[in-house]
Amino acid sequence: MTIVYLSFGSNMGDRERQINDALNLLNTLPETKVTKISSLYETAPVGGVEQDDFLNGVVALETNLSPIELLDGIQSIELKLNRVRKIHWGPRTIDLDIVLFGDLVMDSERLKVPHPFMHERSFVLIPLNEIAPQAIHPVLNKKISDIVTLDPDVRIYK
Ligand SMILES: Nc1ncnc2c1ncn2[C@@H]1O[C@H](COP(=O)(O)OP(=O)(O)OP(=O)(O)O)[C@@H](O)[C@H]1O
Ligand SMILES: Nc1nc2c(c(=O)[nH]1)N=C(CO)CN2
Repeated sequence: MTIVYLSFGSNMGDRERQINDALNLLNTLPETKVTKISSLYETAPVGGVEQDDFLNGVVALETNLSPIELLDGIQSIELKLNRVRKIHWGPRTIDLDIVLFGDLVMDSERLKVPHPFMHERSFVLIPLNEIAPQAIHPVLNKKISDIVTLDPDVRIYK
């Protein structure tokens, strides 16, 4: 059983409903259960594309799936929810990313873990710190609580 943290985000359509649907579908993946869910945060878009604000958050899972099986699972959920994403780093109905997979470090074409930008994205670090301040970033070898910084662009929504 591995403890995994996933980040989720939405900035198109009914953001809350799409996030709820995605979280419910995570519990239907084989040998996987959601154990913690952060608050929802409203966040200003990062990355230069002009677009609406996101709702972001992080969930903890316990799973017996392999990293690639879990990636297949989250991509099937994105497809099931008719994920729409027109441009790279642009607006999307739902986005699920694997942030940490136990203490695994992996860098393949399809899957990079820890997520390569997580340590510089406060829309990931702030919700992750809410549910798992003690989790370790296995490349930086630092606790999340020692990496996270305040960011006025990441505000509790619900
Ligand atoms: N840790 C990871 N979690 C999810 N997808 C990943 C990960 N590492 C690599 N990928 C790959 O990234 C590809 C593109 O994913 P996606 O469309 O969600 O990117 P993005 O959300 O636009 O950008 P970003 O990865 O910076 O959040 C996926 O098809 C997947 O194979
Ligand atoms: N605030 C915020 N900005 C983003 C996000 C996101 O989820 N939240 N996702 C991106 C591409 O993955 C690009 N920019």
